[in-house]
Amino acid sequence: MATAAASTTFSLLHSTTTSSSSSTTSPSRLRLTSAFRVRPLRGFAAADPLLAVTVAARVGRVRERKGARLEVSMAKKSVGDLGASDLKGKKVFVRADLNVPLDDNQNITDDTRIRAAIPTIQYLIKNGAKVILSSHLGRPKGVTPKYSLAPLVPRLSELIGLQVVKADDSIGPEVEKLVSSLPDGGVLLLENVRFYKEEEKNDPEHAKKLASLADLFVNDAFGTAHRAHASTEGVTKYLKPSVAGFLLQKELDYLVGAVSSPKRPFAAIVGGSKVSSKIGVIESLLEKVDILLLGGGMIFTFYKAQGLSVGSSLVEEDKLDLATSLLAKAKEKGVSLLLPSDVVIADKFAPDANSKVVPASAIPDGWMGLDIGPDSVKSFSEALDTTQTIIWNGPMGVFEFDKFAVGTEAIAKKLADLSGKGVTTIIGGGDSVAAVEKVGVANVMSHISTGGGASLELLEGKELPGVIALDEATPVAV
Ligand SMILES: Nc1ncnc2c1ncn2[C@@H]1O[C@H](COP(=O)(O)OP(=O)(O)O)[C@@H](O)[C@H]1O
Ligand SMILES: O=C(OP(=O)(O)O)[C@H](O)COP(=O)(O)O
Repeated sequence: MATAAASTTFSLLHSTTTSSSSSTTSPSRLRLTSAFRVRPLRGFAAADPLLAVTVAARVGRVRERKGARLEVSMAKKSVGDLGASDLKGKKVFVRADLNVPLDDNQNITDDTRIRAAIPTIQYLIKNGAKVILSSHLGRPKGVTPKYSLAPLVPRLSELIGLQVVKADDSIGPEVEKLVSSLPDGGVLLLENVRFYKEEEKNDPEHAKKLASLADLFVNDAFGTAHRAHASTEGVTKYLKPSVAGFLLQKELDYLVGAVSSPKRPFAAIVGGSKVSSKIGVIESLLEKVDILLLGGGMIFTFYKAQGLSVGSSLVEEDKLDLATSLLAKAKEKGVSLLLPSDVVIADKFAPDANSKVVPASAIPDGWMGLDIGPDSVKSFSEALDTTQTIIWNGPMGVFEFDKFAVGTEAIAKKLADLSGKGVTTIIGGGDSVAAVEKVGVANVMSHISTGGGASLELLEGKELPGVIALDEATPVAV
């Protein structure tokens, strides 16, 4: 039943002979020299072997083999490795990332993440499994009705092609009752797993309760793979097998390949509002990219660090020193780091706010920056014209308000245009993807990733706990 081709594997050939037979080597002990060549097994270009190895070694294991061959493997068992004999009648706990944007009336404004979860769910249904589907939505503190998964049920049912049953909780007797009445091929959607604080704490007792609902685990939540939470990492300790879903696999296949061997010049565009989690990523990005463009809520911390006044814009006060050192590091590394030269400011955070364009150095008190200005769009576009690979995470402004969507839309159109000219364009993150969908150019991008933070962490070469915890695939012969 096992299909080795479903796994993501790098093969390394060493120029000198190694003696041992099939012993496992710690990634940190692997000596990387120019003598290594990376032979990609599954369509990976490998112009940057060192990075390819670093990424692979951090995600998986390194095996030393007889005959001068080293295999670096991030091969995880896949749901495609399981067939009807493994799945029929089995209760399968599926963690997806259904964290979709909702408007004030609880309408889904972009269903990309739901659509992306469907292939795994349908595969399980087809093979007679009972699907127990779980996800988070937003960042609730305790039970918060506006973060219920209930608004997702109609679209989910429509896309799957059968009526999804919704539980009001993610654990407990009521949920157990619903699980026991679930037919083979049925789907039960649990309530937002983050209604329990134990979820994000990765509390083992809580993970055990979630796991007790099922026989095996499929993680398809790429967007949350960088979080070690009870429903992503904790449950793997109690459910065997724990395998990767098709989306998780597809994302890793594409992103590891793209970031290990980017066609250069390589640019990253980072924006959005999750400043504290993304500003740290910039340090590692400076090691990898040739050009770094910053937009969104991120920029005001940099302006303030340079002594500019930022009015009431979003600022992370405790990251000012970091911003200063990042600017210095960019210079030292020869990375072209561009901050917007002008911004669109608003007198309140609302769609009907008064707005004007000002130079970045002239934000008055009481006003806040909610988009990048036209000069910035021009200079960003010129910089992007020189590139061959672009990864974009985080909108340039508050694109949900039409008045402040211009910068984001212009960058989305620019990337679409460059994509048509052969530039590799990778868009990551729930809101960034929603912005690209809104402009109607998602289908021309090289890759739409369902994970913003997750794709950036992968690019950094960090371990993704939700991936690491999954079962290893049967090693592939090299
Ligand atoms: N200047 C800004 N001030 C406040 N919020 C902003 C600003 N620019 C962008 N945002 C907000 O950032 C959010 C997306 O951020 P984030 O979650 O980091 O992106 P993604 O989901 O693509 O990873 C959007 O809701 C957008 O309104
Ligand atoms: O939207 C998400 O991440 P992203 O905004 O980095 O793409 C994921 O659902 C993870 O959410 P989290 O950052 O609240 O853990």
